[in-house]
Amino acid sequence: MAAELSPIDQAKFVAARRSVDFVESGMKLGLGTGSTAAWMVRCLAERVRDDGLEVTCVATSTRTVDLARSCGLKVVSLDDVKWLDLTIDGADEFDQNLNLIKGGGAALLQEKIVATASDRMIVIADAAKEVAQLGAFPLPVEVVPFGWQTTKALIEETLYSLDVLNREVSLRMAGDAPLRTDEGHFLLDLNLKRIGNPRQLALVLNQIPGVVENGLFIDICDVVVIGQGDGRVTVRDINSGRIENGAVDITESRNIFADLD
Ligand SMILES: O=C(CO)[C@H](O)[C@H](O)COP(=O)(O)O
Repeated sequence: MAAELSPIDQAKFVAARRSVDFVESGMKLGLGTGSTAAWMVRCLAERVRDDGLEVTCVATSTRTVDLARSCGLKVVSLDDVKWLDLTIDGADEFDQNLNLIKGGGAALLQEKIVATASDRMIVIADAAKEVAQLGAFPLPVEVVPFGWQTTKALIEETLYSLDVLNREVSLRMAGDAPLRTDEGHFLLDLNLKRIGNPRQLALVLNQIPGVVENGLFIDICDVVVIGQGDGRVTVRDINSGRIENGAVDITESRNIFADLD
């Protein structure tokens, strides 16, 4: 089964596998959402089974709650534990300062709450997610359904006042209906092409009535684990400046792939 993973999935898998080496017994963990985070949940469950780790998890979406529980992990609510030692999550883009765009999987609100409640956040990603400037990936903004078209117009006006050239805003759909997040909100995707000042944009967007949260994660991520399709992994720590290169042998995780069969 391992040999059948596409290079992109292999890259996601090895980043996920390397990230769970940071987990220690007794930790309270935040579990992200998305395909890379799903590999991480499976790798974490493998470590819990094989190494006897005891961890308590808080998930960032109903999808991740379901996956984590089906893998045998203990999942509680954030209010049960209040603070976390570590969150591991994917991202849609990251820059050299480890600022992120998140929310492609529609879970940015819980993801930001959980990451902010954590002593440390590790992002796991395939190498294609690294960008010189954020913004090629449309920026998700979670909004209240009430008056969403007015909120959209206010966002467009704000982008205009910030001299943002590309400011196409679209409502994310799920089939014929607007997609609903786990909290019942809508998502607007801002196709900006490039974001000159992500810190400013993140602050300004959250001032608009109707905006619940935006997908810019500024100064939240501490470490990025970048996977390559050939198994190579780079760990970059923004606080220490440390960069470590290594590799993950995917064949050592045969059980994970066997479970998927
Ligand atoms: O932010 C997210 C979900 O809201 C995901 O972490 C992000 O979309 C990356 O997903 P994937 O690992 O599937 O590429």
